[in-house]
Amino acid sequence: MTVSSAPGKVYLFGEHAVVYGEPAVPCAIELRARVEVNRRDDGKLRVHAEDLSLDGFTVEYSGTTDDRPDVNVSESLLSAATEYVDEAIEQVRAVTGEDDVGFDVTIESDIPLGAGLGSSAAVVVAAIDAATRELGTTLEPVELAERAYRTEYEVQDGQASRADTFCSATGGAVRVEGDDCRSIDAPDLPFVIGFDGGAGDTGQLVAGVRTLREEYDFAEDTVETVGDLVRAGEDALADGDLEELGQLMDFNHGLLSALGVSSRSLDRMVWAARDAGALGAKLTGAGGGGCIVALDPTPETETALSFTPGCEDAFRAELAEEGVRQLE
Ligand SMILES: Nc1ncnc2c1ncn2[C@@H]1O[C@H](COP(=O)(O)OP(=O)(O)O)[C@@H](O)[C@H]1O
Ligand SMILES: C[C@@](O)(CCOP(=O)(O)O)CC(=O)O
Ligand SMILES: [Mg+2]
Repeated sequence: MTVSSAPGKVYLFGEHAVVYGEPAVPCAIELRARVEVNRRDDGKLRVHAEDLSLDGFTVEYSGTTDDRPDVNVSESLLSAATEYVDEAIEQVRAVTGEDDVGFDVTIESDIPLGAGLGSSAAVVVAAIDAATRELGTTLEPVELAERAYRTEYEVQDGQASRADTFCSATGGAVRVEGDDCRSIDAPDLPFVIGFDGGAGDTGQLVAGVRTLREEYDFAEDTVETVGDLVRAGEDALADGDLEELGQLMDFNHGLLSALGVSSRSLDRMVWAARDAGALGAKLTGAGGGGCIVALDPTPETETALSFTPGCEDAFRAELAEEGVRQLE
């Protein structure tokens, strides 16, 4: 048995634009996914995932379409639920050369699914780390992050950045621009998260921005403007200027809205945070529904969000200094 955990993340700035080569700054947070794997010699993959919105289920299959598990949910829901883990195991087979190996995989996660806190990256990073170690191979963090990126790239139909997976693998605050991924210093960032209880489909939302960008120059310009904003944000980060960081988060949310990835409940939470005196607030991750992140050193934003209609959960998130963690 081998067990690893990896953290989720919030985007201080730069989601979506990072897919087109602009810089982004995600920060790992202390919400983790824990993945346990045991090798199987029959080549099958058995996934036990208690936190999936399918109400928790166990499936057993070999990964071919004619051997899908017998559970009473639609094929599309099932594939959305299982494809990140399936592809992570494909990456493990490729990197170890053990093409026919199977696994029992058990996933437990604190990270809400599809809500912009990087649950997919955390599950994929922890799964690849645990499964490779189970086979006697230890990947360096950079190679682990690369394999996890390839997993997201495949599942999201060739539209993914290295940001979530690198951040989850290494922890801390990171800066990602294309294939240049590095850890950066960050001041103490008082993150408050609001969660509307919903989810967005990352692949679809990324595809929507791509289409908009192909159709309208303004959308291409907006993506570039996000890049300019991130560069300004790096200076504010280096100076520890929380007020400017907050203001830039507000701008970033406006630009994401222009790209069509916000939602009524995300906007409502963003405004509730601003009205409560947050230094800034924006959606985090792919959008469509899910989470916002605000900066507020006082308790006001968390309290205001907890009384905001449509906000299901409000909580503070600490920066996770440690990325992937080997538990057993
Ligand atoms: N606890 C979990 N158990 C199994 N699969 C998970 C879990 N958390 C996330 N996943 C996988 O990640 C997908 C959600 O990823 P995504 O849409 O990128 O949202 P996000 O990364 O913002 O949470 C789920 O549909 C599922 O495939
Ligand atoms: C929209 C995007 O920039 C971030 C997606 O984050 P999440 O999966 O919603 O946590 C996509 C990507 O970088 O691969
Ligand atoms: Mg994701």
